Amino acid sequence: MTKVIVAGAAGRMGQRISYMVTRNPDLELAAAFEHPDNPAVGRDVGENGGFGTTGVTIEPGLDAVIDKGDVIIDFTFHKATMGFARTAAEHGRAMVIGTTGLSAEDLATLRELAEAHFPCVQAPNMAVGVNVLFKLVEKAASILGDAYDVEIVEAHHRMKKDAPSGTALKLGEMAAGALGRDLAKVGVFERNGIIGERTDEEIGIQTIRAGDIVGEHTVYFAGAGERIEITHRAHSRDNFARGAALAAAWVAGRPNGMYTMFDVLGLNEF
Ligand SMILES: NC(=O)C1=CN([C@@H]2O[C@H](COP(=O)(O)OP(=O)(O)OC[C@H]3O[C@@H](n4cnc5c(N)ncnc54)[C@H](OP(=O)(O)O)[C@@H]3O)[C@@H](O)[C@H]2O)C=CC1
Ligand SMILES: O=C(O)C1=N[C@H](C(=O)O)C[C@H](O)C1
Repeated sequence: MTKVIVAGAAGRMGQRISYMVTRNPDLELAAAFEHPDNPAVGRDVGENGGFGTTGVTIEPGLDAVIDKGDVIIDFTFHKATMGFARTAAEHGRAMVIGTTGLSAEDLATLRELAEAHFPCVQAPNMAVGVNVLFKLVEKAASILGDAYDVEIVEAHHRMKKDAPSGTALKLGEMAAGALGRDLAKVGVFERNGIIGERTDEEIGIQTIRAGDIVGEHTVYFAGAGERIEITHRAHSRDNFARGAALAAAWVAGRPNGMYTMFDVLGLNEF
C-alpha cells in the first residue's frame, strides 16, 4: 500500500485528490498539508472537503508530514512546487506534480532533482481523455501538415491564475512537434490591432477566463474550404484527481527520473 501526502489539500484539486486517494485500493491517505496561513489547517481533510471524517488532519506545511508518506501529490502553485521538490529530493520521496505555470527553468531544475533523487510524474493534465487528445492532435497535425492552420482555444474558471493553461501549451507543443516547428518561436498568444495577415507557421493559443468553467480545450485545423475541431470538455475535477491517484500508485518504487501520464496510461506506443 502506497502512503500518499496531499499538498494544498484544501484547494479545489487538493480536496478531490484527497477523496480519490481514499477511493483507490492501492493507496492510503497518510497525510495532508496546506500553506501555514490557510484557515483549513487543523481541520480533518475529509470534513473540510465534504466527504466525511478521514482521521487525517490538514497540517501546516510539508516539513510537518514528510516522514508520513512515500509519494507527494502536488497541485498547488508553481513557486510552492519547486520548494516541495527540493524537500522530496532531500528525503527521497516520489512526486506526482499537476501544478501548471512552471517555467522552462523550473522544469529543468525539476528534471535534475528527479534524475538524481526521486521518481516524478509531471503532467499539465491528468485526465485520460486529455492525454488521448494530445495523441490525436499530434496525429492530426502530422497527417494534415503545413496546409492547415493550427489554432487552440482554452476556457477556464475565473479563479485560475496562469494563462494559457498548461494543457493548451502542451497541445501546442504536440502540434508543433509533429509539424517540425518550435512552439517557443511560432506560438502567438495575443492578437490586437492591425496585425497583418496570419503566417503559415504560427500556432495561435487564446484564453477565455469566465465563471466556473472547469476546463475546455479546442484545437482547430483549418484549411481551404474546411476545418476540423477537436474538443475536450471536463465536466468536473474528478477526472484530473483520479488520474493523479493512478499516477501515485504507479510511480511508487520506480527508478528516479521524470515520467508523464503517457507512461502511467501506456500511451507512448500510440
Ligand atoms: N494536471 C492537472 O490535471 C490539473 C492541474 N491543475 C493545476 O493545479 C494547480 C492548483 O489548481 P487549483 O486546485 O484549482 O488551485 P487552488 O488555488 O484551489 O488550490 C491550490 C492550493 O494550494 C495551496 N498552496 C499554495 N501554496 C502552498 C504552499 N506553499 N504550501 C501548501 N499549500 C499551498 C493553496 O493555499 P492558499 O490558498 O492558502 O495559498 C490552495 O489551497 C494549478 O496550477 C492548476 O493549473 C488543475 C487541475 C488539473
Ligand atoms: O487550473 C485549472 O483548473 C486547470 N488547469 C490545468 C491546466 O492549466 O492545463 C488543467 C485543467 O484544464 C484545469
